[in-house]
Amino acid sequence: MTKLEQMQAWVDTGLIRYIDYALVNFIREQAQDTSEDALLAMLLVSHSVSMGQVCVDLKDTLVTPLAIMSTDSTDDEAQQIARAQLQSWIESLTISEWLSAIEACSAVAVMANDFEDTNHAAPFVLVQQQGKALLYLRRYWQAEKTIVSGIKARLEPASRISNVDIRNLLNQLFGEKQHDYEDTDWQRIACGIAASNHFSIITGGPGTGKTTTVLKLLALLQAERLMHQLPPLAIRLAAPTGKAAARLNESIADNLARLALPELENLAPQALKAVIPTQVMTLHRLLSPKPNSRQFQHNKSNPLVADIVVIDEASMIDIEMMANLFDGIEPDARVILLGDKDQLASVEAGYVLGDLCQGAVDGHYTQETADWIRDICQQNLEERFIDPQGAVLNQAVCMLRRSYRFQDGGVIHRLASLVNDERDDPLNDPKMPELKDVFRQKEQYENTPVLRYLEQEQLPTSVLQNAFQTLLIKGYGYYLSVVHAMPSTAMDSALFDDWGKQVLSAHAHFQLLVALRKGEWGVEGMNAKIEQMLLSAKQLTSIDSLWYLGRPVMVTQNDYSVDLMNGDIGISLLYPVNGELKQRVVFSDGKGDVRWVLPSRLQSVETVFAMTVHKSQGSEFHHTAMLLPGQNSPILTKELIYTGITRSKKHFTLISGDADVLESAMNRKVVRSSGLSLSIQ
Ligand SMILES: Nc1ncnc2c1ncn2[C@@H]1O[C@H](COP(=O)(O)OP(=O)(O)OP(=O)(O)O)[C@@H](O)[C@H]1O
Repeated sequence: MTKLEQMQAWVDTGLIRYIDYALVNFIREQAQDTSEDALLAMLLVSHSVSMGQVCVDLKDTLVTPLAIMSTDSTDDEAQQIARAQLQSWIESLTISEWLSAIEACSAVAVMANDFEDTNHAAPFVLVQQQGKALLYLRRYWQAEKTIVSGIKARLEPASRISNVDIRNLLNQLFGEKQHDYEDTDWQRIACGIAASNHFSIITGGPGTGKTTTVLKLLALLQAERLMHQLPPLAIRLAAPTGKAAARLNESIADNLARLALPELENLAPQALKAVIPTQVMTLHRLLSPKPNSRQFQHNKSNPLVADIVVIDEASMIDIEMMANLFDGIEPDARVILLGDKDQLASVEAGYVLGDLCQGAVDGHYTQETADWIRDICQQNLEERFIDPQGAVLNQAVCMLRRSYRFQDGGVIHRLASLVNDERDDPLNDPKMPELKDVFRQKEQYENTPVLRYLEQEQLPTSVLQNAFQTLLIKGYGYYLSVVHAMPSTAMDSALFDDWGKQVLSAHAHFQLLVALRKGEWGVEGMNAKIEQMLLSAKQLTSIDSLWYLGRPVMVTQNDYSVDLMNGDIGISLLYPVNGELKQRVVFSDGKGDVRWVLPSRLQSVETVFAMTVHKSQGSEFHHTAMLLPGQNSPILTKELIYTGITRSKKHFTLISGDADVLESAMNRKVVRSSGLSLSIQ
């Protein structure tokens, strides 16, 4: 069997996708000089994109050959053999031989001298810098390059607000008090850093004040303009999904209304608030998609007119969308990214926020920045945040460290921090005992424990007998009781609108999150089980038709024709049309009202009794329950568990099939290769 035939056989075992093999085969036909070892590297690059990778780190691959092949583990014998074949092939290579084979191939552009592109037509790009050897599909390399140059250009000193103005305005916004080390006011530092840079990142966990800080920052920037008799800045706010945009819409309006702004430079607080926008749109909409294409109206030749672009939930943005953003705005538009760097990476390729925030925990501020922070932000930094070698990028990143959402941090916050914690020696310092300890805390909200931990070795059948089932029936029973309280008159659509609103609000009370898509522990298996269970418990009256009364659905792809975005949730109900009740799906219109959509117009939706943790990003629920499967999977990472926990507003329940699975998931980190942080030094 030739090596190429071997690759083809790997497709049949499910180890790689057909498209990975087809690409390699195509390259072999087009560039006949390509050696088998080079083809292997290309195969890995193509496959790794489906694993969310932007590129393959060739040296790392030689050390851990199967790390980028981490699909769901399988007992399938043929696939085990395929894995072993792949492993021994990679292990037979040395880095110098492999690089020579790749460099010799005309399908690869070898980047030298600061990214001088020597072979524009080549579909693959090899970058060697700082001891790394990274192989990319050109498309992702190009996207990374756009982001790097967009950020670098903004980090160069340009005409900015004067330090005197920043200091004065910070003093007015945050008070004159000089704080000591213990209560370093990171919000104030973040505001100062973002005011003085054209690119900045404010990262932090839930409730650490990202929105509050950015509002103060916008007030500062607008005050500076108005006090110099300049027109106010054009500010645009966006988030990656409809759901995240709707949530930010609410939180911005709410925070702005409550924000106690002082009189800045004799400008009345109301006058300042009037020039801070509250409308948040999706990033797609901001850049205006071209119909039936992946491209946008706003691009290099037609950039969006805005002085400041603020993007929330930036952890969800993949590498191509981030590149579209930098391509679609004016070169001198200020960019501010907000997000939680510890959340799961985007579903599509890339881990942009995580990459850019690699130094955030330890600060890595140079002495010059620390002096600036002391002088301008009136804050002293502890020694441990200072690094004489700190990269330029680090000087523009600020991490907020204290949660104001939960009182005294609260047990949900403590749990999330424990999961996030990185242990040097996880074997001798396991997290499980501490995790159980946090769950033993008796914190209550609304007379119910805030945290619950259920062990669930086997999944429930349709018999209602265990705590997990009781949890689901109670959780979903709440909104279903509202569904069953349908208005009795079919004439009054206003009554139905109210009903729809109540159903949607009750539905946001409880959500089950799962880690996997497939299998009985995944979305597909759980949705079917929960439907059956709710039917047996008489919470659902029927599940015979697709659009049964009360079916919760999630939109899985942006659909501009019905103005619904990926992640939007609707409930199948009835609505009066010409005096007759018709099947309709109710959605929030994002402005406090509801819209009723014909089921037949919904192209991409799925039942959402169970939702993947990935899809839950950007949403929050009063009570979030997270089910972890009974067997290990590389998909289970600490980022996934952290993201699940932090979706909870008031209550969190963890249902775990196996304590060992949970322990190993808490110690597994998402690893994605990229050259982003290497390139912005
Ligand atoms: N310095 C502060 N002092 C007191 N309360 C604060 C402070 N900063 C923020 N808060 C309050 O904490 C809550 C959370 O703040 P905010 O919404 O700004 O956080 P966030 O990081 O944007 O949250 P999310 O994770 O939801 O995006 C709000 O009620 C806000 O008013």
